[in-house]
Amino acid sequence: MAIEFLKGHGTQNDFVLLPDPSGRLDLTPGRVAALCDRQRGLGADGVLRVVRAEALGIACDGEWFMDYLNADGSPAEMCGNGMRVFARYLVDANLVREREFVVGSRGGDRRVMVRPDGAVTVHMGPATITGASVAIVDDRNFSGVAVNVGNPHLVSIVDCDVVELDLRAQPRYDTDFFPDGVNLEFVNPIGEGALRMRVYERGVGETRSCGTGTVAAVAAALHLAGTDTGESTVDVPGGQVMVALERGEATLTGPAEFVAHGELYDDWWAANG
Ligand SMILES: N[C@@H](CCC[C@H](N)C(=O)O)C(=O)O
Repeated sequence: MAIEFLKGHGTQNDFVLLPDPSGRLDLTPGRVAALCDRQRGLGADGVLRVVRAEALGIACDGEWFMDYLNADGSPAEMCGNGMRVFARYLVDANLVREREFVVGSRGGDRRVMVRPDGAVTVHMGPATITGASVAIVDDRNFSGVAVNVGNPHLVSIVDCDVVELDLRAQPRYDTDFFPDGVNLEFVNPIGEGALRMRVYERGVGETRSCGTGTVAAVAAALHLAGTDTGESTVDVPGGQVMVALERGEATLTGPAEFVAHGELYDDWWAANG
């Protein structure tokens, strides 16, 4: 049985997509990690399994469920960049009739709109401020705003240039505050309604973009300015996205690109079971 895959990215946060409408694939954490490995696999920050919600017995207002898994094989509630790529795939593959529809995720249903130029807007739901905590990079403490966007984030607006930070190793954080781990964003305001961000993702490491992270960054910046409504561009190493918040409800707009389409070798799949 040949296993189809696609490779795509959203602002260089890259994914392997596995079309699996009936939910038949035995997608173990080991296989996810092998697929995402940049030497022994295809290489990606995560896997997006394209599966019908019904096949997994999941209640959802839409037909399709984004089964998102981090590069280390762990599941996450939501992936903003992945949702854009997922939505564009459904449109390009004629798996949906309209360009605006609902996709399920572990974090809940998300309404998406695929624009004529291929960019996608995702209604991300509430960005909820959950408190304050600290991230530690190279023995430097960065206080931050905790934000839940379906998944957990800690956003630090930093005084130094984010480019200077060494994010090769996992920054430390308060594991009592974040018992399930956390995505860590480091942010510079670079103008009116404009942020620059780097991110260290839970289950992955530093990535070139994180959609939920950009939403958390804008929500935190607005919160510190005393509001939950506003919009901002967010520059990340892999490009730029646009985030808007209205009374804490967020939308994320940005590109979704495809790189390749192919088949995995059966022997490779079997050997990595
Ligand atoms: N890159 C994603 C977020 C993926 C999940 C995250 N690593 C987590 O474990 O919560 C995005 O674009 O939002």
